[in-house]
Amino acid sequence: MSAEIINGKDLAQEIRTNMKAEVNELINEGITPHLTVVLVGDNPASKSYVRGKEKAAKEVGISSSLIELPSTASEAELLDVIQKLNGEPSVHGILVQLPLPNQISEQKVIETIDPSKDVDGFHPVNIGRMMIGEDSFLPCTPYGIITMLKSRDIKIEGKHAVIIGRSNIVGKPVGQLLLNENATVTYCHSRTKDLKEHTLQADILIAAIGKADAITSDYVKEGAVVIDVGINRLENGSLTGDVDFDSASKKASYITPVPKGVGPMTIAMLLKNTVKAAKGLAVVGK
Ligand SMILES: Nc1nc2c(c(=O)[nH]1)N[C@@H](CN(C=O)c1ccc(C(=O)N[C@@H](CCC(=O)O)C(=O)O)cc1)CN2
Repeated sequence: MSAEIINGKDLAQEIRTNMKAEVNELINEGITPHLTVVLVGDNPASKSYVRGKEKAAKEVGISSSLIELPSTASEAELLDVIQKLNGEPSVHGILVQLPLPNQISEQKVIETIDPSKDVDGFHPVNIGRMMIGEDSFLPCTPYGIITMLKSRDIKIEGKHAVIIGRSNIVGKPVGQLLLNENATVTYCHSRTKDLKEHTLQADILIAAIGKADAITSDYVKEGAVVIDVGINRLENGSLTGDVDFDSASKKASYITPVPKGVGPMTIAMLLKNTVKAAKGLAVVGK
């Protein structure tokens, strides 16, 4: 079998194109959706992702602003910035780019963002609502993955989804979203014994471990849908996922590439969440 590629770059472009009319309608009603991104430090990858977010927002008509703090900024300084943004009515969405410098607690920062402006979907209120199947902002990468599966009418209900990785921003929430869609979900992680024993049972395999090309065809069941969340920069400067694309695509039915897979979908879903925030459809605050 040679897998069909789910191109996230093309799908994200389609989503942005379709969003323009919705954003225009809001603007005509006097509401210009506004996203404020906070960037702490000068991590080149983070800077590039933030630029990507600003560019994508502009393309669909969402206005955005960037607040930059030095890598030496204290937690108190950052929390103060967030509190001011929480109280600013013209700001609909607040996003603090991760990772943060060591002196700042990511969790404290996430919990300081007003849940109704938490367009990353990381606040415990949004995570909790997602868990019980209530309307909420969904974390962008997991939301992007579900959107990719649905774009190809890939059946989730009754399927066995195996997640490799248990981060708060990808692994755990994507498992929960798949469970909400009636999949049977297995989480694997660094302490899992005999990883292959689990992955070989997966109808849907999600790799989010941060190890370049670790998941070869040996880990993939014939006909499985393989979603690669990894973004690993090799020494030669090229980008690769957690999945060994060439070998895995010989067994998979569908596969996502890196680049042009899940990454661009993360940004498209951020725009969707920002529009939702501007419409005031978000969960009510703390
Ligand atoms: N506050 C947040 N921080 C981080 C998140 C997040 O969702 N919210 N996710 C990641 C980084 N990220 C978005 O912020 C992100 C990563 C990658 C891409 C992307 O489109 N990648 C391209 C390749 C780009 C390249 O060449 O480097 C691709 O996969 O095709 C978008 C967003 C961590 N931080």
